[in-house]
Amino acid sequence: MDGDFIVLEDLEKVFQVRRRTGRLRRERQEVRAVDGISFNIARGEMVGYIGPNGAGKSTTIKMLTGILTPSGGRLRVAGIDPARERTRLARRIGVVFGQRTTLWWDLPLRDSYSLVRRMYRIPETRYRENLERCVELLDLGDLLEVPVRQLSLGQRMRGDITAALLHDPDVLYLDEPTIGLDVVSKSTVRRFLSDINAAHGTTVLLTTHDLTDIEQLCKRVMVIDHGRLMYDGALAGLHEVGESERTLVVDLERELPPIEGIEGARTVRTEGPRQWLAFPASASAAPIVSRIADGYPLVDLSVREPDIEDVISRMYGAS
Ligand SMILES: Nc1ncnc2c1ncn2[C@@H]1O[C@H](COP(=O)(O)OP(=O)(O)OP(=O)(O)O)[C@@H](O)[C@H]1O
Repeated sequence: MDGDFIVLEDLEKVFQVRRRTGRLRRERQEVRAVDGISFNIARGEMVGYIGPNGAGKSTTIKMLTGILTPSGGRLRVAGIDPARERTRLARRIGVVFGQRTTLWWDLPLRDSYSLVRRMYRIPETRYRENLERCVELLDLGDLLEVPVRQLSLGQRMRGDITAALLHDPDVLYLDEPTIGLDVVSKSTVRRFLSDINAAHGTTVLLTTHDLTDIEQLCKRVMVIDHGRLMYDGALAGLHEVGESERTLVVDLERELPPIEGIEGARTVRTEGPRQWLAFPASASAAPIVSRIADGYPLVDLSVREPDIEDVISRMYGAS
């Protein structure tokens, strides 16, 4: 049963919209936001759910939480039909939307959490333990008395993640949890999520535009576009399908002609002493770096990951 913790069979969501087709004319149209998606997620898995804007990711998550009722197909989360038993499901799931907060804007974080405790009827000891753990791991100690409206985006996100976990959910849905965060907050959030997943076996489904989230957190990634599942497997496999590339940014001691003759990499841009070399995302950067270091006066370097849109568009190009 554990392999079937979340089950989607031919899931559909169709919206009826009225579109303006002339100055006074409006026509009814169907938007197939989710167009027959099937997958299973095992208990304890951490899965990335990615796709371009408008692909149907949020609509899927809204059906998984019971906010939206499917137009067709079958859906079960922990054996529960989300739309029919939304309240029962709420005890089993936690939801974090990166773009908006579920906290009370004018209340200090601590008061928001007390309200969550009452809403979910969380026993006092469990509440205290969970809050302490989140406060420590997410570094919220100094922020508990601060009203949510005064928090930075990164602080608010850490506050939201805590609120979603106080009732010990088995499943956590995260919609763009690192969007707009600085590098330090991003890495705190990522470390925390992987700790929670390892320590409690929390099943995590995560949508993101940041491939590093997927790389660091998810063994499995699903790509959707136009409401359909286009890929389901390892991130490395996605890079292979899409033949996507990473970029090595090298700073040399001085301006030089484009670097040549490095096997497996090609120079795609130069600007003063800085040069950019593209190489296959599935390859290791190490041999390329050592060849450059052997032949050129290297001062500094960094590796840039391809972005999700780039990987996906290459994937379509390859299919
Ligand atoms: N309530 C609604 N009424 C009508 N159309 C909708 C509604 N919600 C979503 N859609 C449409 O369904 C499609 C999928 O939207 P959805 O928000 O699920 O995409 P997404 O993958 O989450 O995109 P993004 O990354 O931009 O959030 C889009 O064409 C969108 O315009």
